[in-house]
Amino acid sequence: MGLFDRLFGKKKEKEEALDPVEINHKETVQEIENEPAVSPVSSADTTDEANNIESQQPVRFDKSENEINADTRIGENDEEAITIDVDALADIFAQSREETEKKYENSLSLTRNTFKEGFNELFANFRTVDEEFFEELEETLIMSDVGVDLAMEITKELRQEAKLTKAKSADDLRQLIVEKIVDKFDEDKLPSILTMEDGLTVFLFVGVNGVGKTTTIGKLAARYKNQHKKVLLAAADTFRAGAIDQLVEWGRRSDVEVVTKAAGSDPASVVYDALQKAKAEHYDILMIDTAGRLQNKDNLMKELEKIGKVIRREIPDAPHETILALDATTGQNAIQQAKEFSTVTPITGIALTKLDGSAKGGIVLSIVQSLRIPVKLIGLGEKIDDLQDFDEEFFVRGLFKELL
Ligand SMILES: Nc1nc2c(ncn2[C@@H]2O[C@H](COP(=O)(O)OP(=O)(O)OP(=O)(O)O)[C@@H](O)[C@H]2O)c(=O)[nH]1
Repeated sequence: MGLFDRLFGKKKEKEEALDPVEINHKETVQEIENEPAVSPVSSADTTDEANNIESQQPVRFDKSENEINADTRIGENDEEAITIDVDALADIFAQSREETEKKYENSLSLTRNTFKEGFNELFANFRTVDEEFFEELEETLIMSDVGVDLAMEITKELRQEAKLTKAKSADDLRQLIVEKIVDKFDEDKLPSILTMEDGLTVFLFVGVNGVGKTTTIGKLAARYKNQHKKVLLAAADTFRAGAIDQLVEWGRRSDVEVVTKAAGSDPASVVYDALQKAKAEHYDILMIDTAGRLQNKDNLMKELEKIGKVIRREIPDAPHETILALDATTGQNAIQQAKEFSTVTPITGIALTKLDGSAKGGIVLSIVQSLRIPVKLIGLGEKIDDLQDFDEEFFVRGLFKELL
């Protein structure tokens, strides 16, 4: 079933897709002895999940009964058997999912209005589906920041679809258009989960000044710290003393260490020191902040090349993620930045910040469709817990729910 059907389809289908799996009441290890073990959890892990629910990856509710049973397995023998109230655990997860969805919904209200106003205008004078209608539709989509390429592609495909010209009412048309946008978004899914290695994981953050790189690193540091990972930050934006101080402040807030050198030092040498420390002291994750002087592309390219070389010399398959931070309030300008940064260094994911204050969240569609770069993180506010993994279902529902 496609994304649109899952989210906005017939009521029955919707219920089927959204209902959490039925979980059987209190289970004991004895009852599941013959089930295959997937990942044993300790009672401490279970408590962590409850306490740090904000920092979890999106919870899967489509687990099979076997998986759920296996998740409740505590030890290899009966003596270690303890009872877990899986109902209570499922409630906590469901609550957390609901809270996350609410956050998306609130943060996307300005963008939702952009779409709503555009569509209201389009249909205010609607009489018939003719060439003028398609031209206006294309313009509406462009104004909603989905990008010129995607707007043209969607309009072109809709022109060729007979069912659009057969649609009787504005409501039918609206539904078909949203369906097309969501289908496009759903095509060739891109991986949106951040990579995590067994040993040291290295994330490199790039992006122009003020887009929210440092804030995103700080929020992520808090998340991983909550998950009991050993986190190290490297202040490789040595261009501005203020940038170093800011990362140090985030390190203090998240209670993680930051490797720094004086402003003006070679950024690659900060990275080298951080890698030595991370390896020697067995850190789980190292996140590197860089200066994003796109206006001086040659220097930026040289700087990132040098940093990349230093990283690869120490850990050949790193950086495991190169995250480009983009400010959602800048709309098409952010797309331009993504294009330019892609020519400087390969980008594995985007952290789209400030969605909460943006009416231009439609750029997510453009980033994913036109640039083929996955959005992996979204910033929904300035606070330490205002960072979410990108969830396309929450996003699409938050964007279009009032249009249908
Ligand atoms: N509302 C909102 N504000 C954000 C978000 N992310 C970052 N900000 C704010 O954006 C401003 C700039 O963020 P920084 O993290 O300093 O940006 P930067 O890219 O590191 O900038 P430089 O250090 O100058 O390179 C700060 O005031 C942040 O609080 C977000 O998701 N929502």
